[in-house]
Amino acid sequence: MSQADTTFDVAVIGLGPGGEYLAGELATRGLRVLALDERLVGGECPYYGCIPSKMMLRAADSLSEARRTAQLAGSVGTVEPDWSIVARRIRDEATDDWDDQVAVDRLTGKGATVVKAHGRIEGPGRVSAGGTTYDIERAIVLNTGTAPAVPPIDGLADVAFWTNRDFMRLEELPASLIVLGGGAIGCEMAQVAARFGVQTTIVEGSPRLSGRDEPEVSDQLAQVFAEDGIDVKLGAAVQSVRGDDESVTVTLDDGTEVTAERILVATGRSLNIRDVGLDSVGVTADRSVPVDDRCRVTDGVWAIGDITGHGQFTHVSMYEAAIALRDIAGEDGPPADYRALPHVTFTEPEIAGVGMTEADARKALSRVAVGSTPVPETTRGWIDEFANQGFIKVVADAERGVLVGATVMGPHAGEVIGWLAVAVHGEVPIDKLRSMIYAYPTIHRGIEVALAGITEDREA
Ligand SMILES: Cc1cc2nc3c(=O)[nH]c(=O)nc-3n(C[C@H](O)[C@H](O)[C@H](O)COP(=O)(O)OP(=O)(O)OC[C@H]3O[C@@H](n4cnc5c(N)ncnc54)[C@H](O)[C@@H]3O)c2cc1C
Ligand SMILES: NC(=O)c1ccc[n+]([C@@H]2O[C@H](COP(=O)([O-])OP(=O)(O)OC[C@H]3O[C@@H](n4cnc5c(N)ncnc54)[C@H](O)[C@@H]3O)[C@@H](O)[C@H]2O)c1
Repeated sequence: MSQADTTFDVAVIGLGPGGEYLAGELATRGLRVLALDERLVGGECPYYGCIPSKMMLRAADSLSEARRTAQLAGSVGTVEPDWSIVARRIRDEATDDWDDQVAVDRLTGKGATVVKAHGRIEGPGRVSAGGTTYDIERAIVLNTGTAPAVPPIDGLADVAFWTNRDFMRLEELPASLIVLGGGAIGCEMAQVAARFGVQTTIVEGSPRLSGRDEPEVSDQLAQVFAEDGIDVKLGAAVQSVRGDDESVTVTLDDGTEVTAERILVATGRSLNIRDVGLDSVGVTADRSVPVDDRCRVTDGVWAIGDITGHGQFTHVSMYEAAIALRDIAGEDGPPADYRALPHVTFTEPEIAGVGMTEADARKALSRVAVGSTPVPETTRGWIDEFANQGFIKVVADAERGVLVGATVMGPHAGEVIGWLAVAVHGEVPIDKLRSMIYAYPTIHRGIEVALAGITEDREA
């Protein structure tokens, strides 16, 4: 290989959604870009994350809606779930049978050099991959993402447990399933399984489902899950796991045993930062890779996506990619600002949040005001009658008279939250929000009610 073949302006190590975008954009601008991935170009989201899981949820929701038809419109006959339709859509339409050739060709077409190998920083301006060391003249960008974290539970490693990567490839569902972890993946996948007729148990170690959301979410979601037939065990400390080819048994601290055909481990993620050579550029990273508001780690090195610790979401990966892109390309633009970071969990009803929860705000601010209203009391929520559980909650900085956070649980919550994200991002005065016209009959009209009821005397 000549020196020209091993010299690049930019190396992107790990091509998650942000890295793929960044590599393509920099190549389009005429920079020599080395794009490295040891698995699939595009990362977790298109192959094992967002896209296939949302296809599953779309299918599960349609089963539920069909089951409600008898009470709303008449009979559609017996609803018979068929997982093979979902498996086919994921295999053929979403993941191309877990083949990333289209993504590789798209990047190559933009002028990047794609190498499928583990990348590692070997010191300032040097990267190794697949036995070759490259000179990188302008920027090294890390976008190495995460892998499923498997807790050190006695016996777990000895059973054939599933992670999200196995679940997205399922051609058939089991008759029964234990979902270990009631966070985003656990809640979404448990609802999918249950609606397809799998006898499902969630075993969650903390006292709440979806624990990073407002505490009100957990009780309401547990009620929805009970209607779905999901057995929810909260505050459940797992002591051990045992099993064979036929079944898995989880034993809890209080002696309770839960048995199912299979177990899905959804207990969080571990960051792919151990063997990427950060130490070779003098950086120590433990819980996340430290970055500044331009996503810079140190001279000549940037990091984006899940590893920066700003939220494990595709929209964070893409947002940070755009910031690093501007910085590397020498283009103007605002620094990173996470105050209006939104998230959506796509259960039915959806759970969406932006900015601070009430508890976050009470820790950070001297005067906090909160207002909330139940979604079934909005006219649209009442008309919907089913899958309308939830609430709209707004959290305000009472001193400045602006919203600093909000949560929406309910139908279309992932869309309604966009409205509130604008309010938090733009720091729109609450008086101005109160004087708007809210379309009737909508879920978002509940925001007007929540804003009207804002008071300072509520406790977290
Ligand atoms: C089941 C599930 C559902 C999800 N649903 C949503 C959702 O609805 N909405 C949402 O916003 N987010 C969702 N997420 C999160 C989302 O997938 C991630 O936040 C997103 O993929 C961004 O990750 P990333 O850019 O940090 O990198 P990743 O997507 O993790 O990709 C990292 C890439 O780096 C590669 N790599 C790692 N180390 C190296 C190395 N040393 N050398 C070369 N290559 C390397 C990997 O092979 C991988 O391709 C979901 C995640 C899961 C698991
Ligand atoms: N719709 C979305 O945006 C979406 C969907 C899925 C995943 N994601 C992203 O992927 C990340 C990973 O998802 P996740 O669900 O794996 O993680 P998570 O952090 O959201 O939830 C993990 C859950 O597992 C529990 N847990 C941990 N150890 C346990 C144990 N030993 N026994 C029982 N429970 C245990 C935790 O208390 C927590 O509730 C999320 O944080 C999110 O950022 C996003």
